[in-house]
Amino acid sequence: MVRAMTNTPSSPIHVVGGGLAGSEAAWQIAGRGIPVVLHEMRPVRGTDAHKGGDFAELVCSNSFRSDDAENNAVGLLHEEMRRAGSLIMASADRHQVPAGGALAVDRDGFAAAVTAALESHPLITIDRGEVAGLPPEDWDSVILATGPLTSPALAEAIRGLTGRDSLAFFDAIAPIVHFETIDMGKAWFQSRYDKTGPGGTGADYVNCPMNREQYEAFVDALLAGDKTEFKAFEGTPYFDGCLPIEVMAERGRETLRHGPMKPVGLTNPHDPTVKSHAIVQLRQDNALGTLYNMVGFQTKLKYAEQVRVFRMIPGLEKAEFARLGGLHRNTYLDSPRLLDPTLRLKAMPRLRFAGQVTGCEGYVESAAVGLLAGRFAAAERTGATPVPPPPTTAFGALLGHITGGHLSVEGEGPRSFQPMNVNFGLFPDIEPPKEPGRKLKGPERGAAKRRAMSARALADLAVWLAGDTSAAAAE
Ligand SMILES: Cc1cc2nc3c(=O)[nH]c(=O)nc-3n(C[C@H](O)[C@H](O)[C@H](O)COP(=O)(O)OP(=O)(O)OC[C@H]3O[C@@H](n4cnc5c(N)ncnc54)[C@H](O)[C@@H]3O)c2cc1C
Repeated sequence: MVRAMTNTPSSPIHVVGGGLAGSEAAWQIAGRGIPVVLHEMRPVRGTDAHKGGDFAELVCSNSFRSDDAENNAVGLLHEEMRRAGSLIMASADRHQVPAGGALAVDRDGFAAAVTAALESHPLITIDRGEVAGLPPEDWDSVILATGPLTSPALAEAIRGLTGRDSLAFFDAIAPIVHFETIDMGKAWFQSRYDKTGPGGTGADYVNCPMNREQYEAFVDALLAGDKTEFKAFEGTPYFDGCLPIEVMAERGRETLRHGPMKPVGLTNPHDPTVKSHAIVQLRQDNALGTLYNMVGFQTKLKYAEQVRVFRMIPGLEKAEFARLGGLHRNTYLDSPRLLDPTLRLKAMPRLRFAGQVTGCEGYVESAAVGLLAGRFAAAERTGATPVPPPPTTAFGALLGHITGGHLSVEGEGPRSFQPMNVNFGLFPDIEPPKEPGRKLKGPERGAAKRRAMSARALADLAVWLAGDTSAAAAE
């Protein structure tokens, strides 16, 4: 039998997992004229967090976080992705809902748009089914983008191959409230500092105020509340910036007032002369404006306790919850040791990894790593040598964290390498431009530095994108 020649532009690249990363990877590959088979196990087989069968389903918050490309690293990553022709960003921009300075989306409209784009692309074949072990040997180029909830059979196969344990641990998700059950006689609409941001109005969040007594009673209730215990996983780390609210409360009685319940930049119109001691914010979760999620209120309180404790919040006394908070598993590789600079598994280079399973964190970061993996695989397929983005770009900074930037602690295995959001700490340092007659200090210098890093990133990105010869067939 004559076998089809592999490694030609006409043989498909296989992408496993149609989440944020896999959807973006498939789009980038197909945009370069190369056929893709996208394997997604939903809805045939579900996960602990996904609800439907659409691609790029957002499993928790509907926020892509800050859209400020000048001063914020994730805002910069948004912009880099837009310039690189990202399907995820184009769909998010089309389905955004008001959220102050953040880019938040109508989750159903967003996922439906990604699904429609992928299903209608002539070079993308959709295969609905689980890849329940190592991909067959005749798949010569594979991107594994199966996310933090990678199916156990595939996770087991990867473990066997890498010889190192992928780390599984639990993370907590935030509750969603029906808007009509919020008492707007106590709560009010306002964005912190009245920030309008892209698509916002300056009044995009629902705010629930607390005085000192209410706050103290709430902290007591959180601390005493009945929690779901996962003894086997005690002591395991949570994602940075996604700590359960009761874990924050355990760290100190004031921690919440300086975190998700901080009262700054907001004035209660029902009582404008009195400063709130703490404020709970809820952000619009769907385009209709019927659902609001409790910002930063990830929790492992038991369901009945959540209802009891969260109804102590002024304005939420009669709240009905569309979804309560919960716990989930996270699986990711010890990537700095296992992956090469273009995300290939050193032990089996036909396999590339993308998305959260590589140890980036967040929707946007996962999609960005999918974008890079797709471009690398496409370049390789055309016989070109994939060139990683410069470390001065948000793409490069994130990739650097995954494939080399992290300093591993010997003997600690994957635990030493932690999932990370993109942040300016991952970028090479820069001197902010001098201002004649003035020496910038403190926060002013920090802000000037961030702006300089962002400008450098976009300039260097343009050079990198211009050199991507595999892009010829794109769009
Ligand atoms: C419960 C939960 C809440 C989170 N909350 C947030 C949040 O609020 N904000 C945020 O920015 N990030 C959040 N994250 C982290 C992360 O950003 C998301 O998980 C994101 O979806 C990761 O993108 P991904 O493409 O890597 O994985 P996913 O989007 O999970 O996509 C992986 C896909 O692979 C499929 N799959 C898995 N195994 C197989 C297999 N063997 N064969 C075929 N298909 C398979 C899955 O069905 C899924 O569709 C959360 C993660 C979890 C688990």
